[in-house]
Amino acid sequence: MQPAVVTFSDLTLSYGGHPAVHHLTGAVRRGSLTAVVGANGSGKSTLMKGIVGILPPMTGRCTVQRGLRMAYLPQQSEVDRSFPARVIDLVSLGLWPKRGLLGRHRQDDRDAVRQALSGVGLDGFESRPIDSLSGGQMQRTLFARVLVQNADLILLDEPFNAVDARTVADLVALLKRWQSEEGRTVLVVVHDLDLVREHFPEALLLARRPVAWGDARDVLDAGNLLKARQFHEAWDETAPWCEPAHGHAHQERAS
Ligand SMILES: Nc1ncnc2c1ncn2[C@@H]1O[C@H](COP(=O)(O)OP(=O)(O)OP(=O)(O)O)[C@@H](O)[C@H]1O
Repeated sequence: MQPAVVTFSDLTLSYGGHPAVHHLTGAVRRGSLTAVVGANGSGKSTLMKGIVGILPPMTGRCTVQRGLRMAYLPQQSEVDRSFPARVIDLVSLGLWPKRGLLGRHRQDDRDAVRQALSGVGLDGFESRPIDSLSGGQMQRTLFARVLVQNADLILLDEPFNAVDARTVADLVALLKRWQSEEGRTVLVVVHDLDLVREHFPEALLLARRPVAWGDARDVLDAGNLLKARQFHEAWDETAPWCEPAHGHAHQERAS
């Protein structure tokens, strides 16, 4: 079994004392490709923020392997596209951990950016202002930035929203290559369950609490989806804390 790159130990993440993900236990193994699924408000983005460290645990722990290079792509709605930048500037930001914010880019950096743009089908887009891109082109640009980051762990939050089928197919192929050929660990928030069944080996189904985690097709069976809906509908948005008797849904990953 591959070693864990991220380990959750009874992790609860909250906003102002209201838990959004609770009692998550399990591990993300090196080289895995996992879809994080669940209804709106089920805690998917919150979990991503917990792994990145933007949101500290309320209780429990989220442990990321020391020295791991991480790339995080938030939902597109959180990316400011009005910022006056060109495609090349946005992609070059991915070099920041390597060169520093004001470091000079070398020829091999410029080659890496050009190659990344080519890899996402955006040859020749270097000088385009980002506010002139379509939604799909913007998402390809953000994937190019992830490419130059050369990360060990890649976290993508709803990368397929509002992009057409061709772009989805290209981006799915890219992330499968990251995982299967390059051995990276990839965690993706996805809404399209058919896409998950077809392309993702593993899935984590959330309804604030973990409902199931393991082989994607097993996780997305009718019983688990029903359970997720029931948990979700029973959720009290204003509850300050969970009842330990009901909320202690520890979930070990099936491997
Ligand atoms: N910054 C915040 N402050 C307070 N509550 C928040 C904040 N961000 C999210 N929440 C709440 O936490 C819960 C989980 O939100 P989260 O964004 O993680 O869900 P999600 O599964 O990613 O949903 P979606 O599919 O709609 O993106 C929701 O009830 C949401 O309203």
